[in-house]
Amino acid sequence: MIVIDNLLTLDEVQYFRDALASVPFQDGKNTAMGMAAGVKNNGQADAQHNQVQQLANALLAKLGNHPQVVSAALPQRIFPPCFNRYTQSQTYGDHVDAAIMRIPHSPEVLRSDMSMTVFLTEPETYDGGELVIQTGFGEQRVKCAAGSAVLYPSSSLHKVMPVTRGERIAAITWMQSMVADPHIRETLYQLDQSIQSLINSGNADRQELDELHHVYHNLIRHFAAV
Ligand SMILES: O=C(O)CCC(=O)C(=O)O
Ligand SMILES: [Fe+2]
Repeated sequence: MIVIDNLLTLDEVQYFRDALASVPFQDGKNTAMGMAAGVKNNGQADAQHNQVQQLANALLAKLGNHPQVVSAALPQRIFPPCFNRYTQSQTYGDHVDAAIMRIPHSPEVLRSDMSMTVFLTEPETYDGGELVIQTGFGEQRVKCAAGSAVLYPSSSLHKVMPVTRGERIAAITWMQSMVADPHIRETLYQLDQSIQSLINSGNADRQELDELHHVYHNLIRHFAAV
């Protein structure tokens, strides 16, 4: 599970929230697949609406260009983000996201390897609404600052706690990774992050850095299915 701080600036968050205030929302059950429909109680911005599609595309472009997202997910395909809203005790009970998703308006399908929530409301403006993810090390509860995001394995059971005050607005998406194996993907992420912090430390030896880059790219070449 990876938290990405300040994926969006506060101005961008404000822009998304203002735009979402004037688009139609529908019952989230409409888009829940299989078992998930029984436990899903939220609102979802109408994905057919022109302005919602523009917002989704703007966020999609941002995600595809974000170095930490790219490093952690190695995305091959990203589902156009959906925007959801929880108010007045709305909740999404325990579920696992569908493994295969049809990409709207495209012949392509996507295997969900990583799920992402981008928080669009400040945590102090609502109670509840934590995203609770089951991991091998127990339950992780996340409630990020507006503009920050969490990336977690789509294979994990997760839920959104009831919102008991205010409203929680978020963008959610799924990514198919070029590296299907979560352990290898995580190790590649660690290697890349170590290389980045060496670069940022300013005292890395140029030749050693080149060698590490060489290793990283050859591992990607070996493991990435494109
Ligand atoms: O809103 C969230 O943080 C996650 C929602 C979710 O799990 C889903 O829509 O599949
Ligand atoms: Fe989910």
